[in-house]
Amino acid sequence: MGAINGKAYIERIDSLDNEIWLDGKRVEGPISSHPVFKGIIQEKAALYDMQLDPRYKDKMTFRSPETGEPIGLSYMQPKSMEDLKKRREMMEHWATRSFGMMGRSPDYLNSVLMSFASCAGFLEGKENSYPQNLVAFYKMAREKDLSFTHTFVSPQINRSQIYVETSKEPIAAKVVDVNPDGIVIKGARLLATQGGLTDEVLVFSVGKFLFNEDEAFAFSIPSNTKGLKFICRDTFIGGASPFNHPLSSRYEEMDSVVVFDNVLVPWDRVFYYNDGEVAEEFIKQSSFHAFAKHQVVTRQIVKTEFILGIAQLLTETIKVNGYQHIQEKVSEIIVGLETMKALLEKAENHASTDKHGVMRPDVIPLNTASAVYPKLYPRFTEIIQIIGASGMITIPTENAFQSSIRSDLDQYLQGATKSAEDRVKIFRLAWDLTMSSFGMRGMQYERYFFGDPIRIASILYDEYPKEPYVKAVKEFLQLKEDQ
Ligand SMILES: Cc1cc2nc3c(=O)[nH]c(=O)nc-3n(C[C@H](O)[C@H](O)[C@H](O)COP(=O)(O)OP(=O)(O)OC[C@H]3O[C@@H](n4cnc5c(N)ncnc54)[C@H](O)[C@@H]3O)c2cc1C
Repeated sequence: MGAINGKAYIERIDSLDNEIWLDGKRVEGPISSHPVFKGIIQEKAALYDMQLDPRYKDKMTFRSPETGEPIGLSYMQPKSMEDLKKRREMMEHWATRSFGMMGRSPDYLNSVLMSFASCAGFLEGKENSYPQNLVAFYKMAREKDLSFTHTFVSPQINRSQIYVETSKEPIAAKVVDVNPDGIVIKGARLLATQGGLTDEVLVFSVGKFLFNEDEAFAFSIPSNTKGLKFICRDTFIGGASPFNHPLSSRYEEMDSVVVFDNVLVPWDRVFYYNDGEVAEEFIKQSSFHAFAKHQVVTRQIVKTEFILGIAQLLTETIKVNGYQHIQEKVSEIIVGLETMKALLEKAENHASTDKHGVMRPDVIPLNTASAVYPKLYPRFTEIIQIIGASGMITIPTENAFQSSIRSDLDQYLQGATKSAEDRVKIFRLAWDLTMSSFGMRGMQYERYFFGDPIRIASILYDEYPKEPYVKAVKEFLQLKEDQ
């Protein structure tokens, strides 16, 4: 089959009939025509269309090692610097199409699955581990161009260090039965962005599993597997009009709680289970962090470019760009952008072939970017709000511009360099990015989607080679050895 186009993606998602719950009701009928999901599904379809568009095909696909068919480049296991660069350029094309607004463009989880499969050797010989299933599944997903969501955290019930779940019925998803057909999972996982809007759900476990090894597993199952439910939050789409809601009408991805109601995961889909050490070490030692963050940072750079464009356009529209403090604030966005670009470049320049023969980006600059962006993003939001001031509030709707008060709007809402209609368009975009419920969710997303930034910073702390610097200070002071 090979790389799919948008039509094939939509047909596949519609035919799955996934169990999605929204506002207390099960979503019925083709999901691609549902007002809450159609915007994001169309935007995703546009990404898939690029794969087979003659203008992009060579940049978005590579030849299947098995069939020779063009397949999605985000599935490629890079063996050289050139491959790595090709992967990044492909991710840039997709991110640019959605201005970095789509957290779950397919390359994110395709890259994760690719990284897992490329390190399947780690699972070799380990109890309850099935590296051959992981590799076979990766190849099947690659050839069919499957799309994924993922879920890796247990529900937010009690995060204290000593919490051990004691409820009679499982809360956190766990293995409740192992039988000849597979493992049975009951309980829930915290969240899946685009849950129900993808072919598959990739489920894995992060953290420590001292008292709860039955929560340590990795598998992938079709989104329409019996007993799998996606419980959506309220929609953040303000309305269908791109004038009124330029971002939410297109890029509202939806987040859902994932419920496993005695879900059978067939053996050929189990990668490992009931082994806390394997789960913890696999995530640490595989190239998961390196390749997932290579995609994430690439997307965040494109998003930051979009933010910079919006900030500068605001300043020009109301002619505040001459003020030093405004320039300083826009420069903060530039500094953030250039920092992220430098970190990405370093990660690529310092890439090396790992023991599985894959060209792995240097994870330290990527972990640095993941620690810094959750701080940069809320500040970018604040900067846009400060530059826009009341302009973020005086944003009448498309209907207002088509009504009898149009002449008032044209007169009183014009900008120094723009007509009233264009000025309001610009400010509505800035508002949807930073103040609407969609914008606020975007900020929370950039803070948390990859995990808790505090614990991400701890990973950086743990893994950073600090010793040479300590040694230099000790030598300078001529200190005696530690006792
Ligand atoms: C918009 C959005 C989309 C998301 N999409 C997905 C998705 O698609 N798939 C998925 O699996 N997950 C997703 N997530 C969830 C994400 O993985 C979690 O938000 C993240 O791992 C943090 O977990 P938590 O939200 O339960 O916060 P908690 O772990 O409950 O943390 C709450 C607060 O307590 C602090 N805290 C808690 N425990 C500790 C500790 N041990 N040490 C120090 N501080 C601690 C944290 O720093 C934080 O300030 C998404 C999150 C958001 C906001």
